Amino acid sequence: MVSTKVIAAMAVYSAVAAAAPTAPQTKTFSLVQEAVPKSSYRAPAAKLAKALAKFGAPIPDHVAAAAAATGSVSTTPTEYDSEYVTKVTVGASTLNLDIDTGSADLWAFSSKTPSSERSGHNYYKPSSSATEVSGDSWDISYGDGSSAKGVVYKDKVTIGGVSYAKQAVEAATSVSSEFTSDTSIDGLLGLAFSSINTVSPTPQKTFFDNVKSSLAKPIFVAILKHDEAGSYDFGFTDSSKYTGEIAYTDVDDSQGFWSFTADSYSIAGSKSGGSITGIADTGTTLLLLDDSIVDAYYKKVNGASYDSSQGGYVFSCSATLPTFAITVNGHTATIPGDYINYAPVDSSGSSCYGGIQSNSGIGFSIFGDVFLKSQYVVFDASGPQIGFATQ
Ligand SMILES: Cc1noc(C)c1CN(C)Cc1cc2n(n1)CCN(c1cc(N)ncn1)C2
Repeated sequence: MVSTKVIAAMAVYSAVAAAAPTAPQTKTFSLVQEAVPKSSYRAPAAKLAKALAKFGAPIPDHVAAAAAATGSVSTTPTEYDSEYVTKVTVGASTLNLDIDTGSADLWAFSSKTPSSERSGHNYYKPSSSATEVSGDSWDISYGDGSSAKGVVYKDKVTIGGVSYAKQAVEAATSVSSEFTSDTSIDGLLGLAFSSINTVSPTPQKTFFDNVKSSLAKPIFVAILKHDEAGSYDFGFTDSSKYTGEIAYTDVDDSQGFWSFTADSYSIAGSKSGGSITGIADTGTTLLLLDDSIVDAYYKKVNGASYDSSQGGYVFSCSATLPTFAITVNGHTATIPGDYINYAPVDSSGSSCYGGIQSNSGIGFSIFGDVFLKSQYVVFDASGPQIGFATQ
């Protein structure tokens, strides 16, 4: 049984919640508008190594190592795959963070969070080597109405063996009740583009922006799975983790998100429509699409109906749901129907909430975990571009 609120509304950096009393706990997404320059990318250490090799000069070990950093860390879904928890070392603390490609702040419960608000959580204690970024503060709101704010330190952060010594760590001085009650996570690690980082007056860089020049390739890969551990990999692709070929398409980072356009979509294997533009968002639980597509999908589900008390489409938990697929540059990315039978709305287990729901008319789609966990997803700073392969 999945408790409490469903969040059907997205926000433009303000808390908007079409909250309903009993449907599954899911996350929508926060929208912050910023421009970001196009980036094409070659790692400096890799450039130096290549130049030295070109003239037959020996490549010092520290140059070779810096040019070739890679790392991998396990990520584990909470109940109903509602979010994915990843262990990250922040200073001297090991925290359970939600790695979120839909936002760009690394924030955590901290020694500055009132103890009443951080009960049940691990929290960040600025290490002796940490330095406070004086005068800077942050304040973030998400689509489900959750929020947090605080102050900023620079400290060492390590994910899967990849480290950055002076990462901006946003220490919470206050968090909303949704985060206090969600003891699965101790904060978020944003991997959207740094242009939407909320630190003021000096926006800070994401962990990926900081380490990409030291990685063997300027990429990270999300391998999220249904009801089992997956991984986030940094700096490399692993052909044992996907089948077929990776299909890449351009990313429009002008709004700070990993935004891409799928060429077409199909419901139950029948080509149903044209292009879909949306963002790849590991921090959103569901797949949120234009109403016309959502309506067309649930027309194929016997007994499905829109339940305003749940804020979305529901159906009998015994229903067999059709697949939903998009095509990207010749690759067909198919979500199995049972991923779209998301979760029971209450303990009776008779009515279930759909994994495809409305994007509330924000003008683009949100490819959240219901979609991403069917794919091997490469987030590539060179371009930038995004790649998909079948897991
Ligand atoms: C409990 C629980 N379990 O699964 C979830 C989710 C919860 C809710 N709970 C309060 C936890 C929570 C709420 C949010 N998060 N985590 C992550 C950041 N949020 C995002 C990010 C983003 N890219 N897009 C939309 N929101 C909102």
